[in-house]
Amino acid sequence: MTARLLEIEDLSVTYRTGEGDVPAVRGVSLTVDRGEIVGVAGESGCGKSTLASTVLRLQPPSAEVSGAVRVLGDDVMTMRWGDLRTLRWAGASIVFQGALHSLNPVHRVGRQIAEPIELHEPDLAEGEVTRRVGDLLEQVGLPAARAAAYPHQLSGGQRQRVMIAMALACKPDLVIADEPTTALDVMVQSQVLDVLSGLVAELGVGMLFISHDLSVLADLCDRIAVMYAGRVVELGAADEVFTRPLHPYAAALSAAFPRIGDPAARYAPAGLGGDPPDLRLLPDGCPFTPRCPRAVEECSHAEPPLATYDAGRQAACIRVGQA
Ligand SMILES: Nc1ncnc2c1ncn2[C@@H]1O[C@H](COP(=O)(O)OP(=O)(O)OP(=O)(O)O)[C@@H](O)[C@H]1O
Repeated sequence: MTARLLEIEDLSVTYRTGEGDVPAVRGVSLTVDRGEIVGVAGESGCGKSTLASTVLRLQPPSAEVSGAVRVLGDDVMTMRWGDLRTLRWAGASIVFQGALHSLNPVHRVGRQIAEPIELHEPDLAEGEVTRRVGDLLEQVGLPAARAAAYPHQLSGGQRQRVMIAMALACKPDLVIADEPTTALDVMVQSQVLDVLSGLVAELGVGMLFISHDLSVLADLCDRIAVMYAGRVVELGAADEVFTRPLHPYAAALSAAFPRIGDPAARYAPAGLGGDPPDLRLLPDGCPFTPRCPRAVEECSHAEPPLATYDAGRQAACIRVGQA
């Protein structure tokens, strides 16, 4: 079995729009190994969803892509359509935010979980498919009998569990989760996160987990990449990034979000005014400069590269290590 499930190498994704080019992802490199959960953090608009969808070549046609994405060693960008179809679900699958909108309201949830199984394993007997659906529901902590329910008969947390069961239906090696718990209340969110981390340990899959909430990632992940304006600005072991952030943006995210269970959870980075920059008008220097509490004049000269520090930690900031 290959240990390296996902390898993203110098990936850039630019949306061509009537109002100009939007460089949503800029030179991102990231890996996920078997049994590993890698988190991607950042505010809205930092490029997290674009990264997630491009990994399975689900980006819209207006997006121009350069760089490489390899899943289980196969290059996703140059792969033939037939191979890509097999890869989606069976090699790697995605759990999106907002299960209510992703599930079809007129079909029972068991039917919806069965669909990808039947598509990828057409020779499987009907009884086998039903058994697999029941097993999947139990794996995510729901009784097998819930297969007969329609989406509106389930709570938000139960629907999100169904989405996870669907993502696991074809036994993928890699699961990409894009804000899968954001719409849920704090208690249910932590239950669903427990299910996800239990499954990674039990099934030995790898996971790329996207969230704006660094505290969620700190609890769940082995490593965290923090994105700002389309780039990874910090990468390292999850607890290190959360408790001892190097980049001022990672520090603001980490101070903003109390750990799970704290009812005072807020959703704005601490001490930061303003918003992420308009990607069509990126400055020459570090794009975080206008919001950065540690910025000096030199920061606006050039965008700093991602440099490596102790214990393999990486950060893109000239102020790291300076008083
Ligand atoms: N189809 C598209 N066409 C043009 N621009 C887009 C498109 N999709 C996203 N963008 C832009 O790309 C940038 C990155 O968006 P993306 O959704 O990847 O960020 P995000 O960090 O996932 O934010 P969110 O959490 O809000 O989804 C944003 O500026 C967004 O407006």
